[in-house]
Amino acid sequence: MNEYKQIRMIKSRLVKLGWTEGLGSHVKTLRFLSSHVGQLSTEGSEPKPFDAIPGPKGIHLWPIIGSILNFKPFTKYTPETLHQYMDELHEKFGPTVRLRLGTEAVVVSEPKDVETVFQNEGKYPKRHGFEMMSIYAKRNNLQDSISQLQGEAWQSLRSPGNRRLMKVDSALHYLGPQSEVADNFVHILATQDVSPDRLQDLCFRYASESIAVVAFNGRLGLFDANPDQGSVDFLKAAETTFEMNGRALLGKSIGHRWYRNETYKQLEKSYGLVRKVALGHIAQARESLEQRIQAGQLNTEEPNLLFSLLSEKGLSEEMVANLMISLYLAGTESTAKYMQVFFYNLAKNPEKQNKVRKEILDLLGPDGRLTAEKFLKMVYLKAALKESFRLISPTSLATSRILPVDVVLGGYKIPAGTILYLNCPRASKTHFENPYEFLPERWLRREDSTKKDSALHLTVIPFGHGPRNCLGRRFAEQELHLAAIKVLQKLHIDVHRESAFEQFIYRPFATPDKPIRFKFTKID
Ligand code: HEM
Repeated sequence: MNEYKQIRMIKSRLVKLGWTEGLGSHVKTLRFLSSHVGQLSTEGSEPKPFDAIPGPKGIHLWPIIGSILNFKPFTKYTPETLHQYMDELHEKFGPTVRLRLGTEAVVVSEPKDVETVFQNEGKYPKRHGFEMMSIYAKRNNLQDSISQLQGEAWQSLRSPGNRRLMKVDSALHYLGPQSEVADNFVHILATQDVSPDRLQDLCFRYASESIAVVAFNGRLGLFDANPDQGSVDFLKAAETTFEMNGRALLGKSIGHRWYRNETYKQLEKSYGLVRKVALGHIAQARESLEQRIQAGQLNTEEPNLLFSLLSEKGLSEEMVANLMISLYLAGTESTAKYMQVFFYNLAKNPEKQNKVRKEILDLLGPDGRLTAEKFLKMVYLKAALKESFRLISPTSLATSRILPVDVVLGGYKIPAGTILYLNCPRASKTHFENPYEFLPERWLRREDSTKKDSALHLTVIPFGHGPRNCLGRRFAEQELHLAAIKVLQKLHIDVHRESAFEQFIYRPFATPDKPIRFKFTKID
């Protein structure tokens, strides 16, 4: 009897012995067993071999060429429309597909498989990340950024980050300064005629200012009448850094591995600038902290991420800078772009928008100050954002894992080390009722099936899942909630007719394929 059969037999004996109810307490044993042999199959048959996984075959799996063949002119897709290509492959081959995307990979869309991946990710989860950032770090003799670090080195940066950023109230400490940023943003929308391009730019400024109060202890002046050119360039450089990484991730740039090709040169320039400016802000914040300490003016209890990290034993200045730069980089484009998606869903669903507004006005009135207590009561707003994430995912295939053990997914044997992309955006359309409707209520209903079915719950994971999930999640959500609160308190969001059927593409975050023409009008 092979090991796999043995494990299945152990499981079925446990069930026969009446352990089904209490299996929760024996999960560790099962996980231990499964981590040595792979997922325990619930099907009766042997798993099929890796080579049997369906997908584009032959030359399509060859290095380099295989990746190129996925996109125009060989197909009608580009990396920006990868989600549509994944839909086509799903239709053709089913929920488990093997293909070459930069490197050979398997894409899974079944909730149970997504669950299996997370159950087997191990102590130091590994994702297929921005390889170009690691190459940059190596060539410049720098520590990898937190999103690239692996194993214990990752854990030693992630743990102090978790303690300060991932607690339920971590972002609430910054509600005050982030509300001021939201006020500045809404003031412009309420008083100026804002073009679609300008709105995009304002969203970037909003996200950038919001994260700067956390990472650099201060504002960047991007909403000033004459914004500092250095801050504008900083923001642009963060955007370019993301774009170049996105190209490499999807196999659009390969040469950077061996020489400084055009994509790499652009990354070098933009990321070099991001680092330089960020290090300047950190040095400035640190100096002001030292002055306050000497003058006895620092309240050690105040929310002050930088101070608290700099005071932590075992974290070098380079590590603190690494974390802050990552927060700024990861926290700008992502949130800026998703603000527009959220506004779009609210604009396209005026009845739901009015429900969100009613909740806000009932708690705050038209001019009331936002407190943490009132913010926590805004449950419909939070359901609306979650539903927005389900309907239009912020990323196409951002959650990936490379597992330390063999597993069985979709009935196929997957060897340890395979790159696995979790196609949750597809699953969140296939497994919900009325999947193309914007229904925040589905997240409020007690009987909602997702609350019972943990696997289905894993289909809407805009921030990933598990110990390696998004470190800025609490801040991203707070910033998106705040933007909506402040806008809806004063304005009605609508879209002009030409933006009524907007398509979203991925660069690498969800981006309208042409700038959306929003209409913001004062509410009576
Ligand atoms: C709408 C906004 C955002 C989205 C959709 C988003 C999404 C994600 C996703 C999908 C991951 C990978 C998770 C995984 O593999 O399980 C991630 C990682 C990460 N995100 Fe976010 N994010 C957002 C905003 C932010 C913000 C505001 C920050 C910083 C304050 C941030 C910092 C990070 C960092 C540092 C990582 C890497 C974590 C690690 O490797 O340990 N993100 N994000």
